[in-house]
Amino acid sequence: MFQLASKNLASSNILIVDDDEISSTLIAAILSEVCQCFTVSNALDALDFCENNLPDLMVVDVNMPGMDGLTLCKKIKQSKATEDVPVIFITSNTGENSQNDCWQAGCSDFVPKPVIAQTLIHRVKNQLLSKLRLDAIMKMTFHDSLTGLYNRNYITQEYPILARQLNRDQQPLGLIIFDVDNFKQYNDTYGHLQGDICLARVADAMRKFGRRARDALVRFGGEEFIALLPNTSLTDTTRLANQIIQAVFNLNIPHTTSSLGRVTLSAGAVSVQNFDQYVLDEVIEQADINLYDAKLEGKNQVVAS
Ligand SMILES: Nc1nc2c(ncn2[C@@H]2O[C@H](COP(=O)(O)OP(=O)(O)OP(=O)(O)O)[C@@H](O)[C@H]2O)c(=O)[nH]1
Repeated sequence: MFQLASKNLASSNILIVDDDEISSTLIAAILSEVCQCFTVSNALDALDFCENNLPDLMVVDVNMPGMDGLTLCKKIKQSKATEDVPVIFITSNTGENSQNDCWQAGCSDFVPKPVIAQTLIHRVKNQLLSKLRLDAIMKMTFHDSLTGLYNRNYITQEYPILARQLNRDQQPLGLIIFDVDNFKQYNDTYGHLQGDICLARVADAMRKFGRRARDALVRFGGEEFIALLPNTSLTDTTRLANQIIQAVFNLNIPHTTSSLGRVTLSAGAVSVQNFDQYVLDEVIEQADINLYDAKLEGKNQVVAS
């Protein structure tokens, strides 16, 4: 996905996982004064929930039929998509061994049964606030403040992990580098502030196209963007590049000093498979050569190889 949202405490989502309906209703009633609560009655439904709607925190009953809370917590911590979601256990076993099992499973905290409302509220609040602060730091570190897209730090960190994974799975990586055409003239004509607004609008149009969870759109430099597309062939990468170019063309942002009369993009696309041979700079360099050809051939188009 091409975007990450920011939240406050009241708009945070927590997922309560408990097979006892009375207990989960009670916990939801207590916590609804802090944040938004969702409930499921078993671990498999919790994992399903996380696939579609990542919670900011989970409150999990330890003893449940089928997959128990400890196993669920371990699975949450093993998955890259969910590893940062704090888990608070609700447990009636507070002996030393049971407490140790909770920590070993990867929980952030636990609350003994019977639940004391104020204790639960404060523990959830503490964990949620830490999570929101972490999210904010991650956002600043890995996102561009003008467009909200990922920044260069993100691609530098993500690429080696992605390359290793794709290499293992024998899957290709599509990469497109986009550049706004005649942007120096745009700034010269409309001013730098209007230039910034233009870049934000272009980014908004582009971000609608990242459909898969690991697709990433990066503001790589001033008026340059990179789309990182795991498991994507050259045909599909080229198709996406064309769709994004068309979407920006359709914005119809006036650019009187450009030959097309509006703001347009050029792009260079590649799809690479054998990652042993490539480091990120080399893949980008290849896409950049194609971008250069797209500019030479008249702009507002993609060249792919
Ligand atoms: N407003 C604004 N302008 C920026 C930003 N980052 C880079 N630019 C400008 O983008 C322009 C890029 O110009 P060039 O690299 O010459 O390219 P171009 O004019 O787009 O020409 P072609 O690439 O051939 O289409 C420069 O004038 C930069 O100052 C930004 O964050 N905001």
